Amino acid sequence: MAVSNDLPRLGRKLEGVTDSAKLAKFQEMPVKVLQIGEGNFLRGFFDWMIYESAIQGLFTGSVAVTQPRRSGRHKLLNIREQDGLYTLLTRGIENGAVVEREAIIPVLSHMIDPYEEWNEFLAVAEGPELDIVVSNTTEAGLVYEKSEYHEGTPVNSFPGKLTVFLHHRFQHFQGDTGKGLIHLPCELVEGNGDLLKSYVLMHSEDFGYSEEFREWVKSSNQFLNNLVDRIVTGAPSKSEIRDIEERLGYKDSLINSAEPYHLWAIQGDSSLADKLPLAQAGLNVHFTDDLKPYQLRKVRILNGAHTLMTPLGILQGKRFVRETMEDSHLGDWVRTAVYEEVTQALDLPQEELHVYAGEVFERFMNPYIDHRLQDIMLGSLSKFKVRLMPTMLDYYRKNGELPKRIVTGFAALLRLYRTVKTEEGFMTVTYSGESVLLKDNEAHLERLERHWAELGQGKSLDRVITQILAEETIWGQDLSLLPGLTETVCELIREWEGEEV
Ligand SMILES: NC(=O)c1ccc[n+]([C@@H]2O[C@H](COP(=O)([O-])OP(=O)(O)OC[C@H]3O[C@@H](n4cnc5c(N)ncnc54)[C@H](O)[C@@H]3O)[C@@H](O)[C@H]2O)c1
Ligand SMILES: O=P(O)(O)OC[C@@H](O)[C@@H](O)[C@H](O)[C@H](O)CO
Repeated sequence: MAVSNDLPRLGRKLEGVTDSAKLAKFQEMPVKVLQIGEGNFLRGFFDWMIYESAIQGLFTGSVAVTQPRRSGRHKLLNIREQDGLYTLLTRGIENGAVVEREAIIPVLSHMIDPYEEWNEFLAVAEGPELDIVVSNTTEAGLVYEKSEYHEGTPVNSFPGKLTVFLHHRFQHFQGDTGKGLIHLPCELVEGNGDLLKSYVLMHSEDFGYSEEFREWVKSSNQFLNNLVDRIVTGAPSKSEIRDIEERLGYKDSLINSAEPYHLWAIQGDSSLADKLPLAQAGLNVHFTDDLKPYQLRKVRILNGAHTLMTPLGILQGKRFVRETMEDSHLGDWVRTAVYEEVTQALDLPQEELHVYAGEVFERFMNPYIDHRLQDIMLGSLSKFKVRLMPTMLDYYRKNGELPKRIVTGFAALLRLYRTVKTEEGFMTVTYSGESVLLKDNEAHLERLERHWAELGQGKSLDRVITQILAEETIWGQDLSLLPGLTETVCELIREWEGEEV
């Protein structure tokens, strides 16, 4: 039997595998989308949606993809080497039935590295058929960094790059009001569209652009708040990939995995569907004037449960979401936390929330998706702040007591972040003795390291935890003022660590 290493790499002219003429049909369509982000999520969500509507003849455009950071170059090169093609495995349970689909997604037609090909990047703005800008640069990318623009030199931040891009389009089409774009920033941040618009306007001041340009940005462009939901986990595990590649008959360094479930809620009216005919293609895409319920439900329940299970799971040596949910103790603990604490803290119809939570737990048990806790752990401090802390505070306000399980998850997070700085970065040690690298805001990690170090220098655990909870730069407020929180966190940590702390 041939081994994977002997297999050819996916590309447009892979005989017996790809139908080059058929794929070319998609890639030769005019560029209608600028995609800022080469990561797994957009390729497993947005590009797949574009493909689904393109094969039905509803969408007649292709996508120019560009990476938001210098470090994304490697993946962009891979995309280029594979002629823009990659395989998407969609696997899971849908309406009670097992779904296992695979497709080569052929919608990426131009791959542009803005750091090396700044002029090519700006040239996309001249496209008469360009309609849409989609992005996913994580929460860390949707930020305003005051900067200058020097003609010909790429701006570092994603909103900064977009501002120059829009200005180029504005100039090229001489302010034509019909040439504005629809912006869909998919970063999981509330008010993502509004934020992006405000950052573009701020950069336009930084770069000395005219008032006329700002007016065009405001009145001819649409920046749409939106919420995405689909679990996309990248390449399957190493143990699985060899068999998959044997079956496919090629190697694919961009292979991606997604669950069947998908939801895109977009704040805007359905007239946008002409430019983005996704719902017409049978996709679960909704235009709504109120995103709030979608947002709250998803971020607090789905992302909240992920963020809750991760520190305890990792401390106890678990690796994946499903494995954690299958653990009789941890799994029940997560479910009860959601049913009795997370939903309870929300002022939304409880029955609907419980139905949604049930669906989420089913998705977590997807036998085909290995969702790594260490991936979810990335940036846990800000995730706790956005995804779980509001539950803790709302529950306290409503009930006059702390939600036991959320607080336990928080105590586990603080214990997991008992870190020491090494040459490799900020490390922690789990209860199963494993050393784990913490990937988070450096300044926050420095502060936590300083506080935890004081425990060995004679400070009591209560004092250390009080100081950590009082870190307003991390939590946005002084959590040590929340009655009972310090005591409960300390009790839990003592229970886990023994009385020596
Ligand atoms: N993977 C999922 O299941 C899923 C589902 C919904 C939402 N999301 C959102 O997608 C993001 C993760 O994306 P992914 O799963 O594609 O991961 P990924 O690592 O494959 O891609 C992350 C992308 O963000 C860019 N990026 C990272 N840090 C950045 C920074 N500081 N500035 C600019 N760009 C930056 C990377 O270059 C890359 O393009 C998360 O923020 C998450 O909220 C993911
Ligand atoms: O992607 P992150 O790192 O922001 O969060 C981890 C998961 O909670 C997230 O990816 C969910 O799986 C996703 O939001 C589902 O739509």
